[in-house]
Amino acid sequence: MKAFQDCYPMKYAHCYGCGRENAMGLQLKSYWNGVDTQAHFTPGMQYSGGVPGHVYGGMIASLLDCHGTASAAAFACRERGKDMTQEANPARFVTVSLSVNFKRPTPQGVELCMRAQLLGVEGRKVRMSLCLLAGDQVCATADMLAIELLPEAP
Ligand SMILES: CCCCCCCC(=O)SCCNC(=O)CCNC(=O)[C@H](O)C(C)(C)COP(=O)(O)OP(=O)(O)OC[C@H]1O[C@@H](n2cnc3c(N)ncnc32)[C@H](O)[C@@H]1OP(=O)(O)O
Repeated sequence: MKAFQDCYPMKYAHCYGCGRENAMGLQLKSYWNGVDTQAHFTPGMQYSGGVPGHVYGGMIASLLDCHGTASAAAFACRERGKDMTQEANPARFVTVSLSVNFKRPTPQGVELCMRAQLLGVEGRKVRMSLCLLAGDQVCATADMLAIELLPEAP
């Protein structure tokens, strides 16, 4: 299965969180999970928060952010009757609003799962509900609005 991020046009494939062209980045990969989407990632121990053993909040927001923008592109493509992973030049979305609710400490040393659910597509705008899980524990949830970049965007 091809990851959504592996379909990004080259010029948009340098994101620290999910760009395949960023060798120093996290290279997050997102996929379909039925009608929703998901990604998995195990942050290294250097991404600790104030207390060793807990992931810091910025990393949690990054994982949700990058999974969200990739999911926005996939959801928008699907709404238009297309499969993003089959598109030569799929739309690229950026985050304009991300509201994270940290529900409990996120443990280090375990694989985390990010999920996105589509709330609605309105023109270039995609609204989603996201969550981050460690095992079956929901550690964070988020509401996100992503906007499709125009073809002439830099
Ligand atoms: C370049 C690829 C990098 C991919 C990285 C992916 C992960 C990320 O971290 S993204 C980085 C963080 N996000 C950003 O930097 C985004 C910064 N913002 C921008 O670049 C621009 O505002 C952009 C491209 C989103 C929209 O600009 P533009 O194409 O001129 O559209 P614009 O006409 O202003 O707005 C389009 C619609 O979005 C809405 N909108 C724009 N910004 C916002 C906002 N901040 N909040 C809510 N709505 C907004 C507008 O109201 C408008 O709605 P409507 O169509 O109903 O009138």
